[in-house]
Amino acid sequence: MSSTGTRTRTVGEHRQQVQDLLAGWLAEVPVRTETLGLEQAAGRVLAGNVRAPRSLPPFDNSQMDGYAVRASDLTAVPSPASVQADTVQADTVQLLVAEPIPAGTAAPALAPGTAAPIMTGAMLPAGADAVIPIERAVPDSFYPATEHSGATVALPAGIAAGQFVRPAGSDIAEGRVALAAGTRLGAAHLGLLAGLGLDSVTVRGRFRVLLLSTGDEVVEPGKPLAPGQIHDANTTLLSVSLREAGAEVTHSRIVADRPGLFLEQLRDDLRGHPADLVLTSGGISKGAYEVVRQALSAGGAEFLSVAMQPGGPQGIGTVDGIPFLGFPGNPVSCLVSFEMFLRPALSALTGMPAPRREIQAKLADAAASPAGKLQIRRGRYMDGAVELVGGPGSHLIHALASSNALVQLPEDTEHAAAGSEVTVWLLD
Ligand SMILES: Nc1nc2c(c(=O)[nH]1)N[C@H]1C(S)=C(S)[C@@H](COP(=O)(O)OP(=O)(O)OC[C@H]3O[C@@H](n4cnc5c(N)ncnc54)[C@H](O)[C@@H]3O)O[C@H]1N2
Ligand code: MOO
Repeated sequence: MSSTGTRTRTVGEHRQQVQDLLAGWLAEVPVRTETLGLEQAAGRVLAGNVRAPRSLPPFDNSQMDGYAVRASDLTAVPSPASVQADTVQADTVQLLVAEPIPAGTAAPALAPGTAAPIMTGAMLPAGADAVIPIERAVPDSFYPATEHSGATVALPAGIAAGQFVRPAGSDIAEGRVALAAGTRLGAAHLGLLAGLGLDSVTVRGRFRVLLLSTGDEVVEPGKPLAPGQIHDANTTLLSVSLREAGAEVTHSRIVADRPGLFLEQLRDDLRGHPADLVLTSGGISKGAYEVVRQALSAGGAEFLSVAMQPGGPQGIGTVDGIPFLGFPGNPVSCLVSFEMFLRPALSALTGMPAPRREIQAKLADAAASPAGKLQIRRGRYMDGAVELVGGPGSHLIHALASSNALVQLPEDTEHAAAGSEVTVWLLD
């Protein structure tokens, strides 16, 4: 690639180019995986299929507190004396009460003509094939431990085999794929793995980013400012965005506006902190001291203009073969560039993060937008309507912090009327 400096691309074209750049890299480099404890794996992406090492449930068990029975014992003709006027099921059969079965024990086989008190989750005894909830028994509460001997219970006749039984393997059978490769692991997935008895899981390595903020005026937060200097917002803004998107920031720092030194330090950083992407902020537009542009134009990077505001100036390509993206220095431009280009590519290629939710909303107030550019405004979305926060300026980081949505005013829109429908990406 060469530096043209004049090309203008659509947002869609640039998004595709970012995705192609990263896809090409990921197809070349060996797949990295790591094995983590379940809780550490939250939000990560499963490296391979996980098969169930055992069935769930592992054994036939009761869905109710009640009596485990043989359904065939309850087909007998009921005695008129056992009929209860106030029960829904009038026909009953009298069975001998067997030893109770608490959860967590293996009960002996159920003798014909008996009913064993069984608790929810307890293993069904051999021979039993149905459970009758305690509410449907007479008496409708369990006998105290001392009173089992010789006790009987009246149970409804004509019940179906299998009733209130949770059969072994009815959730998942041993050997079946429990979770497919590429699954982003949330609470339910990890709970399933725990339920299957697994205490660790192998996930894909995170996408690694070397993050460099440029500018002689840019100073680390917490340090004093000389006249003309500002604190570095972008390192924090992009680091957190990347981490929230499931990527790993291998190293970050501020680099000075000296192209020779920039390249030297960048190579040093890459040796110490291998990365899948070099991401810079600032130093790419038309100024006299555009460090990133000057340092990387002669190599594999291109600097161009995307028909978007903010975030128009963009750099893309490679540095010593490693993917490179150069975002503009204004903090809002950085965030919008991340959301419009890098985050969607990470979603598509690494399985993390989930794409932003896109909805249509009614614009609360009229807005102007530059012709031929997709304008991304910051807004507050609530109940189907979105109100713009702050102006279009890309330095308005306080307004950005007060918003929860990116509002898109398309290339062909110069005036959006109040009440018109706009596309909104929800940020939270
Ligand atoms: N003659 C032109 N000037 C500019 C153009 C243009 O087309 N022609 N484009 C403007 C647009 S749009 C943008 S966006 C910026 C992009 O410039 P750079 O990427 O070269 O960024 P810088 O000039 O280094 O910085 C821009 C702005 O952002 C502040 N900044 C930089 N880094 C940080 C940081 N880490 N934390 C907080 N703020 C930062 C910097 O001080 C500048 O105010 O160019 C326009 N100019
Ligand atoms: O594109 Mo710049 O990001 O408008 O401010």
